[in-house]
Amino acid sequence: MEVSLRDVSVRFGESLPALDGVSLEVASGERLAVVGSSGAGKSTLFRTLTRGVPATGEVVLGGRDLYRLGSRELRAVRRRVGTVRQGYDLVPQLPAGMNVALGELVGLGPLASLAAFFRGPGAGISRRAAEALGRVGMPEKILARTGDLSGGQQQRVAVARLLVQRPDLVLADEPFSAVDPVTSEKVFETLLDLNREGATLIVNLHDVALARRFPRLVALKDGRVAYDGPPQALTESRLAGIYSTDPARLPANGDGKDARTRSGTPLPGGLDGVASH
Ligand SMILES: Nc1ncnc2c1ncn2[C@@H]1O[C@H](COP(=O)(O)OP(=O)(O)OP(=O)(O)O)[C@@H](O)[C@H]1O
Repeated sequence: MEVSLRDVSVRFGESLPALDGVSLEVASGERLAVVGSSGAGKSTLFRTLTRGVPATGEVVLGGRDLYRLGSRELRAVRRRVGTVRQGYDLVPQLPAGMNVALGELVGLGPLASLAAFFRGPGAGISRRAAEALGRVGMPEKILARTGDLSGGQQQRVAVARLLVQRPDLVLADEPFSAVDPVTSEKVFETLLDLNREGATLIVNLHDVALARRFPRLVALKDGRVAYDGPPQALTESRLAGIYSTDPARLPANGDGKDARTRSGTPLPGGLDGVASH
């Protein structure tokens, strides 16, 4: 699914804009990493891609302008978008396998969901859900209550759900932040598989070394696109400029560290040898 942002701005109250005239063209099947210091606007950018936050400008997914769609059309587009965000999107009370099975229902309205749930995954934890959990390395957790799983395990449940949902656009916000190196490789391979099968993949990363393994890097600084291109052309001095953010913009709940001082998950081996688009 192609993604096109045209002059997109987001402002929370009277503060400086979280996004300030962002324009971006992403081809169908492309994969890219978004980097930038804390408060640069990465999560806000992701939220515009599901219309999760009020914005001005145009956010066009698969030819549809998200912010001008009625609720039914919006749901249809959202069904084609899969997200991995820590602490969001999963129902903690349900068994992990059921959350994965619910991937088939993403974006359906409440009544359609209910009907489909009893026709499909609700009749039992589907075989596809079991397979998907196997692929992310936790088949034994199928009946575990999702809320009792660790943060990293929940991220893997969200990734397994993508395998069932088969979205055309995958938005992964820090998908490796809470997983060990071996798991991180599995998660990464799974995201790459979805990309190889045709899904556009946009990953938000604090780990610049990992982001450099993507064929395209987009760096945000103070809500604007400060770099958009191949990793080779992003020199250390440009990178240093990108990470020198005005402290006034740091999120109130942020830890004040920039990406270079965070301890990132070691690089999964999965990216090596993957051909660029
Ligand atoms: N719901 C909100 N209400 C008010 N301000 C917000 C809200 N969400 C984000 N912001 C502000 O918008 C700016 C961009 O935040 P955003 O979360 O997009 O940054 P980020 O690059 O994802 O940061 P991090 O890497 O720390 O997650 C920050 O100044 C932040 O404080």
